[in-house]
Amino acid sequence: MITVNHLRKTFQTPLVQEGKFAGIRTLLSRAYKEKEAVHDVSFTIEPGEFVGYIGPNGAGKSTTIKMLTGILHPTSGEVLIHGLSPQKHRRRVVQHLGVVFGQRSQLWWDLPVKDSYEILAAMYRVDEVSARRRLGELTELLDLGEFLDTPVRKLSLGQRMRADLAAAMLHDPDILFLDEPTIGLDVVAKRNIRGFLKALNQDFGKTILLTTHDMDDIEQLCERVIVINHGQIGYDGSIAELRGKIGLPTMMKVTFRGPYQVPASWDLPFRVVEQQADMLTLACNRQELKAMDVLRVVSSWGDMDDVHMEEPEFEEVIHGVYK
Ligand SMILES: Nc1ncnc2c1ncn2[C@@H]1O[C@H](COP(=O)(O)OP(=O)(O)OP(=O)(O)O)[C@@H](O)[C@H]1O
Repeated sequence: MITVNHLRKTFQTPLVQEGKFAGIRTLLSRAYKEKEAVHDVSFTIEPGEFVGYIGPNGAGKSTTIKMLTGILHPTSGEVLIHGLSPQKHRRRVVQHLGVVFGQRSQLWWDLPVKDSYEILAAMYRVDEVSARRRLGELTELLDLGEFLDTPVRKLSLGQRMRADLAAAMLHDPDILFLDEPTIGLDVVAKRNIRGFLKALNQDFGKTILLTTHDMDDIEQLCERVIVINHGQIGYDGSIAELRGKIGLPTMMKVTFRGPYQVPASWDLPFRVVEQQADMLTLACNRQELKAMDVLRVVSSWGDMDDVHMEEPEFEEVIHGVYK
């Protein structure tokens, strides 16, 4: 279980001096300005959950993940991974954690991929037999076979990301923190990575916290999403609820077999957006109203032929929270 209690992180950066010799005076000056990157963040993640941690640029996502993994120390508040602080019990906690920073590889650039795995296995104290078995499984799952002997710097981005995921899983952690694991990948590579992550969560019960700007990643993989903005949590709950909360309407396009008549008023809270010869476009909030109830009303306006529903794009929903 992951518990985050009133977590804060404030960075101090030197105040940039202006005028003559500004660079040197900035270096010598003791004036600092503070930036509160994470401001009172709390949440709990249960074993086996797949949670999206999203927010606009500079929201505080990476800073949170760095505190979750023990790389950064919180200014105040605490993180507990299975009841242990990653800062105080780093050695024990890292055995539970697999971490991927999509922008930066944890593999050794000039070494063949499999040499990096040997080093990592030793660092995590995975015995030789388990490491070999594990690498065999991961090679199959992530299709690593063709580039195990290739130096990391020669891998394509898609191969590098697969290699990094395998590196994070080598010691068989039960929790994965993924920061932009699909960044820059093409459609096929993204699909492969998503498939792998889904399997890790559903078949192997791994707990996953995923940070990404790709809303398709979130929609396809996560049940729950935590939205952070300006260092504070703006939403924590299911994607379905989020759609309802933001109140973006579902559009319903109803086609009629012949002429139809829209009355001056009706009892339910839905709107007529557009009227065409044989088609009517309606907008309703599905949290408030069932489609069946809307259609029951509309069926008295003419002879209905077909109905087409368009849910609001998840991207639009998220922009509603970022605002
Ligand atoms: N080491 C640092 N020193 C000073 N400020 C920092 C440091 N690291 C992050 N920040 C600032 O803290 C804020 C949050 O940064 P963070 O990297 O956590 O955002 P993010 O949500 O991961 O953004 P992105 O989506 O762009 O990666 C930003 O304003 C950033 O400039």
